[in-house]
Amino acid sequence: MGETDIKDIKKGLDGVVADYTAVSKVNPDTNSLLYRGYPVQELAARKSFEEVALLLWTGELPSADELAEFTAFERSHRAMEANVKAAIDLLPLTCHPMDVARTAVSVLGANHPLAEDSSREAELSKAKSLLAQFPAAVAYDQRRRRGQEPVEPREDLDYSQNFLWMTFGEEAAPAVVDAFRVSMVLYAEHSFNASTFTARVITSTLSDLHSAVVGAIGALKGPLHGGANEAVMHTFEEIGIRKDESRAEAATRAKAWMEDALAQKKKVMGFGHRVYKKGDSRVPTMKSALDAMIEHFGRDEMLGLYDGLEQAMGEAKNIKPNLDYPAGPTYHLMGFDTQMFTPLFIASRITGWTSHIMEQRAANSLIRPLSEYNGPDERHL
Ligand SMILES: CC(=O)SCCNC(=O)CCNC(=O)[C@H](O)C(C)(C)COP(=O)(O)OP(=O)(O)OC[C@H]1O[C@@H](n2cnc3c(N)ncnc32)[C@H](O)[C@@H]1OP(=O)(O)O
Ligand SMILES: O=C([O-])CC(=O)C(=O)O
Repeated sequence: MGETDIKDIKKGLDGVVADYTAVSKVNPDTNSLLYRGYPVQELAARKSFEEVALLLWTGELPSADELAEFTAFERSHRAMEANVKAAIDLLPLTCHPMDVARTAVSVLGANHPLAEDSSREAELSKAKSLLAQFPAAVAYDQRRRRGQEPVEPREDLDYSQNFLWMTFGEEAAPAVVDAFRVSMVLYAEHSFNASTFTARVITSTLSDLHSAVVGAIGALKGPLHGGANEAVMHTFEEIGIRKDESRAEAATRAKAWMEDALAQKKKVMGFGHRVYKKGDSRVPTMKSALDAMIEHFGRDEMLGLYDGLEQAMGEAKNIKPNLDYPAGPTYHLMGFDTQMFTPLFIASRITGWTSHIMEQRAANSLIRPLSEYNGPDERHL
C-alpha cells in the first residue's frame, strides 16, 4: 500500500479539476475561450497586446490613463540589461533558443530589486518588467545566430512593431505587425495548461515569480506543449517548401506525407488537444492571420501544405489542429527562424503565467498530490 488506498489514478491529471481560476475559461463544448469574461476573438480583433496583458493581470480592461501609464513604462524598459547580454553571449550557438530564453529570465530575476517581495504590487511590477524586457533577449538571440549586431529598441513603436524592429532591424509592414499582435493575444492565456500549472506548483511552495516563470519555460519547451509550433515547421520543412509550386501540388504532397506518417503511427505536432476535442477555439482567428501573411508574401503553396495536412489528418483520425498549427507557418513567413517560435510563445504567455502566479499566491495551498506506490515490497539490507 502506498500513500493512499485510492486506486482511481488519473494519468496526466486528465479530467482533474485542480482549483478555481478567474483568469480564463476554456469551454470545449462551445469551442470558446474567455479572458476575464471577454471572448478571445473579440480581443484579437480590437485590442492591443498591451491592453490584453493589463486585462489578464488586473481583471479589467485599462482606462485610457492606465493604458498610457503602462505603455510609457513598457516602452522605457525594453533595453537589454548588460548582464543579460553577457549571459546570452556565454551560451553556445548550438543550444536551443528556449535555453537562452530560460537563462535570460533567470538573470532578469536575479537583477530585479523586488525579486523576493511577493506582495501583489511587487508581483505586478515584476510581471510588467518581464513583459517589457523579454523581447530584447529573443530578438538578440535570433540576430546573434545570424551573425548580426543587436538592434536598439525604439520608444516610438508599439510592442509588436518594436519586437519585429529589434528582430529584423527594419520596420515591419502593418499587415505583419497585425498578424504578430493577433498571435500575441491568442497565445497569452489558456487556464491550467502544463506550463501554467508548473508555474502554479512552483508558486505554491512560496518561491519567487521569476523561478515560477523559469519552470514554466521548461514545461513549455516540450513538443507536446509550446514546442509544437516549432515542430509544425519541421514537418513543413520535411515535406519540402517549394515556393514555385502550386497550391494543389503542395496539398497532394502534404496529404501523402501525412498518410505515411499516420501509417507509421507517428504523432504529428500541431494536431490534437487535451481539452478541445472538436477544434481549438483560437485556430480560426490564427488561420485568418496566416491567410493574411500568405497573401502579403504571395506564398500560396504554404496554404497547400497547410490544407493537405489538415485534410489528411481529419479524414484519417478526425483530429483537429491546435493553435500551434497556424502559428508556426505564420512566424515562418514573417521571417523568424524556426527555433525562435517557442520563445515567441513565451513572450506572450508571460502574461498568463504571471496572472496565475498572482492568483495562486492570493489563495495558496501547497500543491502536492499523492502517488500509489508500485515498486518492490519492503526489503532489508
Ligand atoms: C499550445 C499547445 O500546447 S496545444 C498542444 C500542442 N501539442 C501538440 O500539438 C502535440 C501533438 N498532440 C498531442 O500529442 C496530443 O494531442 C496532446 C498531447 C496535445 C493531447 O493529448 P491527450 O489528450 O493526452 O490525448 P492522447 O495523446 O492520449 O491522444 C488520444 C488519441 O489520439 C491520437 N492523437 C492525438 N494527437 C495526435 C497527433 N497529434 N497525431 C497523431 N495522433 C494523435 C493518439 O495517438 C491517441 O490515439 P490512440 O487512442 O489510438 O492511442
Ligand atoms: O491548454 C493546453 O493544454 C495547451 C494550450 O493550448 C495552451 O497552453 O495554450
